[in-house]
Amino acid sequence: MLARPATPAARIIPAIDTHDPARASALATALAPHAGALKLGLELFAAEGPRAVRAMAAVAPVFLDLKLHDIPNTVAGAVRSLLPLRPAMLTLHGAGGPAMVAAAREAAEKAGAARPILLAVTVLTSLDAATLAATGVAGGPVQQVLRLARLALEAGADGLVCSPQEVARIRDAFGTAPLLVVPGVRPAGSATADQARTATPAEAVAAGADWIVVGRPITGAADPAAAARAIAEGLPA
Ligand SMILES: O=C(O)c1cc(=O)[nH]c(=O)n1[C@@H]1O[C@H](COP(=O)(O)O)[C@@H](O)[C@H]1O
Repeated sequence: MLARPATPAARIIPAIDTHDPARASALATALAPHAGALKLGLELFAAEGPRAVRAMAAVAPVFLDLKLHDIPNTVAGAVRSLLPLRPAMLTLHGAGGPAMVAAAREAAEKAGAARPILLAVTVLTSLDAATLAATGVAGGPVQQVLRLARLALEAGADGLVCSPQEVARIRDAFGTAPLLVVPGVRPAGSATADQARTATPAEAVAAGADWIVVGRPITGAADPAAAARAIAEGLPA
């Protein structure tokens, strides 16, 4: 399994969100030296499928973010189908419930020591308290994140995806063991765009994030590698 990051740069996971394999390849090559892993998500996977994962895995560990969310049998089958691509990290929605997480873990075990880190997505960082309440979840994002975190960790998830605003509460409740991968990260002055629960890279790491996921503030910069380096320089050692 991918080790916890040992340097500030290794904490950074750029999100390579594009449908264009040539652009993905250029970004991957430019950013791999300044990152701990590269995130390949639904946009590129929908356009290019497994070959995009193989291409990215040739330059860096791949965080394959497909946010699996289905009945346990289907999710277990999807995990089995993804294992030959050797992702370093894989996401599933914690809201799928503990049986789904347990089925994913059992399927992932087939890869032995090379199995991906399984991350349960808690409450999407694009949801604010009012929108979450409108979906029928009472009590606010922190309570829901903690509720889903407990279920997922007890069912076999290695870690969680959450916003920077819940990281400290998760560390208080569950200690240092869960791997925490944190999107919704915005360097000071960056546009929040569709992200609702945000903080700066340094705030996320100071609160206890292991990795931070940063997409547009890096990929939208004139010099993405320089943007990634600047973020690393601002992180606590
Ligand atoms: O699982 C994720 O990585 C994820 C979970 C979440 O709650 N919020 C979230 O933004 N992400 C991903 O993190 C990346 C954030 O991208 P930027 O908003 O451009 O920094 C995107 O690729 C999202 O798919």
